[in-house]
Amino acid sequence: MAVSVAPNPVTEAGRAEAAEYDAILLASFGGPEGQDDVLPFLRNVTRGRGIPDERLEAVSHHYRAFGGISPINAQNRALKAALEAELAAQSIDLPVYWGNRNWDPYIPQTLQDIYDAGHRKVLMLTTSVYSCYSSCRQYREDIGVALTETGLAGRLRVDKVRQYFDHPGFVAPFVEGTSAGLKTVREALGAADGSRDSEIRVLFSTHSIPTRDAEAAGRSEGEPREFEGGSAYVAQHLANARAIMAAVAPHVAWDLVYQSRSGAPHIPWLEPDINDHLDAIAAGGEGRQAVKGTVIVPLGFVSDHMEVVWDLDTEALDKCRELGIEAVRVPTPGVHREFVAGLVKLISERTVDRNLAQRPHATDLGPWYDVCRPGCCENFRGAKPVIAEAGTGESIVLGATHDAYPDATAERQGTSAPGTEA
Ligand SMILES: CC1=C(CCC(=O)O)c2cc3nc(cc4[nH]c(cc5[nH]c(cc1n2)c(C)c5CCC(=O)O)c(CCC(=O)O)c4C)C(CCC(=O)O)=C3C
Ligand SMILES: [Fe+2]
Repeated sequence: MAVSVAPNPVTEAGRAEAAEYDAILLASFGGPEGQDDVLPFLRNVTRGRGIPDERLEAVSHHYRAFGGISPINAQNRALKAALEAELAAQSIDLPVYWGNRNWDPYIPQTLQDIYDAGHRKVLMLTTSVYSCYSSCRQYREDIGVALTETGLAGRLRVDKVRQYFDHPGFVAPFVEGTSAGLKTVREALGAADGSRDSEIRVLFSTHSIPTRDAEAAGRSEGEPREFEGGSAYVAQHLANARAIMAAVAPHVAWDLVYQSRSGAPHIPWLEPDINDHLDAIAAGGEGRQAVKGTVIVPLGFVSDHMEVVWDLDTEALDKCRELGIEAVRVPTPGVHREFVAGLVKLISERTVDRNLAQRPHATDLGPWYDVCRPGCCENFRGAKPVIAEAGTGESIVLGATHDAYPDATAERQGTSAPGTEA
């Protein structure tokens, strides 16, 4: 593949010395584990977010069809175990705790458990990799609120691993899966030699979000940065898709599409929706051949949770069948060996090998920031305490001071030393 991983110069002695954090928090979305959990879970997710009842009703059916059980918690248990094994294999002595935003084990309880076990400095790793309110700031706020509500603010410090959309460990499994998926689709079209590639389209699918949230993603006061597609969220996906296609099949056409839209119909969300797009490409037009085969890449997600197994495997693949399109859905990173090893590298770049110049990144957009700039992924419903934000009174109150990051641009260029962040 086209992406490369920087060499790791760390010695065993260096590891022990540099360990500044004393626990890892694996933070995720959470999901229901039985029919009785479904509605309470959906109420947790949508609290104050104005999701129409019809949408909640529809989504509850997705969960009900799976016995009320989301696959996400089992996947996170497996990820936690894999992470522990890889940390041990690399002699990094940090316990891993797991906490969710929307279901048990809830983040506030996990923070309390971490504190009660005697830990004081936590590094959070989330199962969401791009920059937007839902996948970055909302996690930072949930920690801020939890620290406040548990009374742990100022006593327990929580920092956060950078958004890692273009870490080679996240990208590599998609390269592998897209390559395998393309082979399968070519064979299904009776053209293993690639002679019908002009009838194949690779669709990179991610979660739609409100356009307003997209535009606020990755922004900062004082650094108005222009992003391809109008936002960091879109630009990050485009950059990843391009890197994957460059490694797999540069001549095959591809598109970035969106799924799982919710919210009121009059509010603009990112488009096109994957199912609408399938209709359009099956019909051809605009000088393009009608599409007969597609490889669906769930680029926005780290595991095969409900948004993947329902919205893609059920709805989008049904749509392909209906349209006579040969289709394959590529696996998410899950517990892929390279993904897990990549997560440990993301931890070790904050603990034992803090060389900013060597941070791996598969696109020109990265490596992304450790600490968000003020105003990044603004919460339009009102300010909340946050962690991992440069220069906010709140983060200092919460024990996550970032004096070493007076401005994240300097940090990005390697002119301030993360080793001094405490
Ligand atoms: C960007 C993004 C990711 C990817 C990053 C990440 O992985 O975090 C993601 C992941 C997920 N979303 C999930 C589930 C849900 N998301 C919802 C609602 C929403 N998601 C949004 C965005 C995202 N969501 C948004 C802008 C809303 C609107 C309401 C709001 O602004 O909050 C709703 C409410 C009903 C509905 O609208 O569908 C549910 C049930 C699950 C769990 C799956 C399982 O159980 O296996 C996962 C991993
Ligand atoms: Fe979601």
